[in-house]
Amino acid sequence: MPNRSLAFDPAGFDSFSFVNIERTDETGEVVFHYRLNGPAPRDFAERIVFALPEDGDADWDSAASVLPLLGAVLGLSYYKAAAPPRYEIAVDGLAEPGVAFLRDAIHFGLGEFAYRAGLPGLLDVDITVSRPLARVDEPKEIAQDRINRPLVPLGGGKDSVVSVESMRYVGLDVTQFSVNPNVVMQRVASASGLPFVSARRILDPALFEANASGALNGHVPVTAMVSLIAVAQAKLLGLGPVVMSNESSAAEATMMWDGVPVNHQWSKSLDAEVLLASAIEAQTGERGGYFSLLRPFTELRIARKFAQTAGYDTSIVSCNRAFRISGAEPGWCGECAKCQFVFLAFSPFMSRERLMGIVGVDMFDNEDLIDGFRSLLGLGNHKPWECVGEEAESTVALSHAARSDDWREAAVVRALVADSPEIAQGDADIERALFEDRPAVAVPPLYEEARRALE
Ligand SMILES: CC(=O)N[C@H]1[C@@H](OP(=O)(O)OP(=O)(O)OC[C@H]2O[C@@H](n3ccc(=O)[nH]c3=O)[C@H](O)[C@@H]2O)O[C@H](CO)[C@@H](O)[C@@H]1O[C@H](C)C(=O)N[C@@H](C)C(=O)N[C@@H](CCC(=O)O)C(=O)O
Ligand SMILES: Nc1ncnc2c1ncn2[C@@H]1O[C@H](COP(=O)(O)OP(=O)(O)OP(=O)(O)O)[C@@H](O)[C@H]1O
Repeated sequence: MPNRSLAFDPAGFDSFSFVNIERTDETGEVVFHYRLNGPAPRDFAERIVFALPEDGDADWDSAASVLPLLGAVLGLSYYKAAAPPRYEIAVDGLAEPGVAFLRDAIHFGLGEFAYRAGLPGLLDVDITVSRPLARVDEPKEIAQDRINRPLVPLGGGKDSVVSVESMRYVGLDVTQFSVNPNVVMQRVASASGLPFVSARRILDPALFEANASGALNGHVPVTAMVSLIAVAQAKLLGLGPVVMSNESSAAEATMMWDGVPVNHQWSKSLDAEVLLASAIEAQTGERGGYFSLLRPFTELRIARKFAQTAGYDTSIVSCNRAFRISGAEPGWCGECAKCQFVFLAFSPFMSRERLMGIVGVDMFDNEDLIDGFRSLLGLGNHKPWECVGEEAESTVALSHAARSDDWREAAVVRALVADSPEIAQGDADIERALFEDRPAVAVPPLYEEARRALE
């Protein structure tokens, strides 16, 4: 490996290739190979190890249909190291809607990366497909014996718990699923007592070496990656739809960049869901295999639903710092933007005692966090680069805190009300709108019933 220790010059590459897929059916391992092309090319490989069914009857034919799309999207972690102007697909079997999804995943899903890495604008990449595209036939409806057996990705936080409990309530046969589960995800999965399977994702260590020696780095549309791993996993196990817990609020841009929205959570947005569902449909030939149960809801409405659940308070962790690959301390840090937002979102629906029991510290009483809370309300430059709700939601939640005996004297609440006294009045119309249904993809009847649970 002579080139590994050399400095990494992003300008030294003119294109990126998704080269091939290697599968070992007996172990469930799939390896995706990539190359950054230039005078000194760099090779990368990412490994996914899927769970195999206990009866040994893995449906590789179905799962294999998703792998070209999965590999194309996983490739973005390596593509971004140099972000060259061309992305070549050199594997068989990607269908045109998958190419369309990839184009948007680069343009919008790498939007935060482009902005923060100092690139001149959102990426418009030339995607070339040097192998035959898959034919797209009229899709079939998902088979009746699988439709009520969803695979439900668990992120360890509140949202997927709401989905799991809503689906359990209407009698759906839920299997929980995590990619690289840490102790939090395992704890949440066992709190529900429902079956749980997991897949391992191993990024190429060469990427971390490249990062350390000059590669471009930044955020990737990770929910799309997790989603596609889940879809391949569901196929392998003969399960039904992959049901995500992505909320309506995820569509709000983090900031505008020269008039263009840049969204940290792009791959959780409705736009991404629609495009990805259509790409999955084209790959698998099956309709309805991927949707988000929580799409009609804002974060505040989901927080209110979570407050109706019992038995998860000491299991969930929504803080993203708990999910670093290096295995950071798996708890609530109690200071980042995500912790701040979830604290805010829970506060109208829980007693102070219950909220303190979940997060562990009183974030409203920490003066160091005043500016952070300001940004959530849209009173700073822009929302944080994090998975937080809409500015209107934060404002409504804070207006509740300003009127509550538990919180009105807390340092953060007092400071924000001093900045904007109207917050203390609240706004009934804005608040009502946050609890009305938002646009969502239609789902089968039992799932629609699940959407109505926990209210
Ligand atoms: C845990 C976390 O928030 N990580 C973000 C952080 O990465 P960091 O370097 O601090 O740690 P690692 O996550 O361990 O990553 C190490 C390096 O690995 C590369 N990498 C990692 C995952 C991947 O899929 N591709 C990769 O290339 C990368 O070079 C890392 O440096 O900062 C990064 C830069 O801003 C973020 O991209 C990391 O975010 C993770 C990909 C991640 O899993 N984040 C989720 C918690 C997250 O943000 N979820 C959003 C959904 C966003 C979406 O559109 O899908 C949400 O929950 O709303
Ligand atoms: N490692 C993972 N494995 C499987 N699914 C995941 C993983 N990380 C995130 N997800 C899923 O991706 C989607 C977005 O994640 P998100 O972090 O918003 O949800 P969450 O963890 O359920 O709730 P919270 O917003 O409280 O963190 C959810 O459907 C979540 O279950």
